[in-house]
Amino acid sequence: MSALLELAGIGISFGGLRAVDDLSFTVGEGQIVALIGPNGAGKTTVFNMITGVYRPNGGKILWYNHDITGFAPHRIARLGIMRTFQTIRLFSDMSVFENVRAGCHLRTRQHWWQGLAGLPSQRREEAEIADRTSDILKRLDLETVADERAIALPYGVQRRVELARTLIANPKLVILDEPAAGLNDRESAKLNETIFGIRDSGITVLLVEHDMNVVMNVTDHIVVINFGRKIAEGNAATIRNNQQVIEAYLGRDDDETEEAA
Ligand SMILES: Nc1ncnc2c1ncn2[C@@H]1O[C@H](COP(=O)(O)OP(=O)(O)OP(=O)(O)O)[C@@H](O)[C@H]1O
Repeated sequence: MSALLELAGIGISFGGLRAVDDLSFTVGEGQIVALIGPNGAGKTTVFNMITGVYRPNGGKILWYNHDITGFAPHRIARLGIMRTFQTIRLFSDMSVFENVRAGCHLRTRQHWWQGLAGLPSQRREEAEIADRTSDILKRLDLETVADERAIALPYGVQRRVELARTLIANPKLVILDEPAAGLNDRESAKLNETIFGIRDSGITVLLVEHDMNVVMNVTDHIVVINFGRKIAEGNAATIRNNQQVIEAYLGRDDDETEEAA
């Protein structure tokens, strides 16, 4: 397994708060990796450093062994690192098909003047994009709602539309920010299949997720952070039985500990 993304001792401070400190982990090509931790542990901050929103003030971020620390967000996206968001950001007056097709803009080869001229190369590219859009809608089980207004659909479906819009840009790594948030049990079970499907199509997955059903059932590797520092990493079985992880999630009950002593 070769390393696609490597975080090597990254850290960042906000004022006096060390939000992430000396964090290292690797995401291998073709893996599904989860970054978990209690509220405020620093997970979103790690995402923001990987995607170029924040610049780490310590350590390095490597992509295929090349240093990409401090690259601007658009450069990171062009490398093939893309993310989804917890909050839905669909175009309100567009259909599902149009919303997903809009995700192609990052990878089109067109110049604006070719679009105006209506050149054959532009028509070919439009047809190619329409095919790709249909294909991704099929893969995410959105075919039947392709022509419906995206924001009129149930929440779980809207989240799949967002995912489709991210995947159509052909990322090498997709970063999913709490993909199960707000989903019902049936939708969350379907999400597991969707994540496996993404990986099977050749895209590596890094996710932040609180839903342990998703984390424990789909991931190859789990990294646990608390107060910005890594406290454990390993597969689901290792993490489930790790005492530090259990304490971080449940909170140590000092009264009980004293009584037991
Ligand atoms: N822009 C910022 N300015 C100041 N403090 C920040 C900023 N962003 C994050 N923090 C702080 O950094 C710490 C980590 O926050 P972060 O949002 O990364 O945690 P999280 O693990 O994603 O939490 P949650 O699971 O609740 O989303 C918190 O103490 C937070 O208040």
